[in-house]
Amino acid sequence: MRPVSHGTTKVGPELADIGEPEPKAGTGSVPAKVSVRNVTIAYPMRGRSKDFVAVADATFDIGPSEMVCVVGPSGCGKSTVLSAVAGLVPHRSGAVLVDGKPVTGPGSDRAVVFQKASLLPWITVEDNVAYGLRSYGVGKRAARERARELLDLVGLTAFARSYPYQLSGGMQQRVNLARALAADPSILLLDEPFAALDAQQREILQLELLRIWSDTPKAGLFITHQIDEAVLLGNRVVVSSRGPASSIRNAIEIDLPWPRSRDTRLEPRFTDYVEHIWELLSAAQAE
Ligand SMILES: Nc1ncnc2c1ncn2[C@@H]1O[C@H](COP(=O)(O)OP(=O)(O)OP(=O)(O)O)[C@@H](O)[C@H]1O
Repeated sequence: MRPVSHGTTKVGPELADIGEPEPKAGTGSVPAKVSVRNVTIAYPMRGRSKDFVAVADATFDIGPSEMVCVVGPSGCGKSTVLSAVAGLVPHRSGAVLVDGKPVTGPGSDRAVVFQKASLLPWITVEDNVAYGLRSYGVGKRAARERARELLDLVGLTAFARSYPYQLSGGMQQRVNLARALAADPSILLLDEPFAALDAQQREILQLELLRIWSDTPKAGLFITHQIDEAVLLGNRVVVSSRGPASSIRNAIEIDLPWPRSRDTRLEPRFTDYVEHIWELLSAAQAE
């Protein structure tokens, strides 16, 4: 996807020329679902008169069924930006818009998945997924039915009556994903959701996420430290500059075919993208 932000890069003419580009979010034909426009976010510092500027002048868009992955040096403000889109952290200037309206706080249109599953240990897997729906006023039976559908979607039907401690880390994170999808959000915000998993579980969940995305496309923001994960899952990969006062350094369209699968990793262009983003990240670290 072609971003409206500055710093857009192509991965060489041989990659840029492949395929007819799709309509781009935020460029007129497809309105952006999420717009982050010149956003600056600062945290107050105890005992100091000046705030700490974590993110400065960040700009990018996310289309209605587009996944944007963010990579960047540790502490550059990736989670801060995601929290601002979630409505959990206020921004000092600029605009965070969903469907063109300013974000003023959390909402059921946006679900967040964090690195740790944080399930309620004293209720079953099914009840964990139904819990959020019940809090939105959905009746017990309807919430249960929806929870079962979602557990089916993430391949955990057989574990509906299990308790979280009886599941592996990867399975717990699948429950977490099902829980996030329960309210049928149009935007999914994923903050290093697979970082705590081993390599095999991570890959299984990446493929699961691709499958879920093709069944029920959404706007997604995915924070990761893994470049290959970003290239596999993203329509676009945004590279942040080093903090403090970090901004968007580059935005790279990932012009690999959909649907993506394990085989996507075998494409020579996949490796080219990974290499290119690696170089950009190295440059960002060195700045
Ligand atoms: N609540 C807070 N109060 C003060 N400073 C904060 C707060 N949250 C984050 N920061 C600071 O803001 C900067 C950005 O943090 P953030 O967690 O967004 O970075 P990140 O890129 O997600 O990091 P990592 O890749 O290590 O997870 C860091 O310097 C961090 O110390």
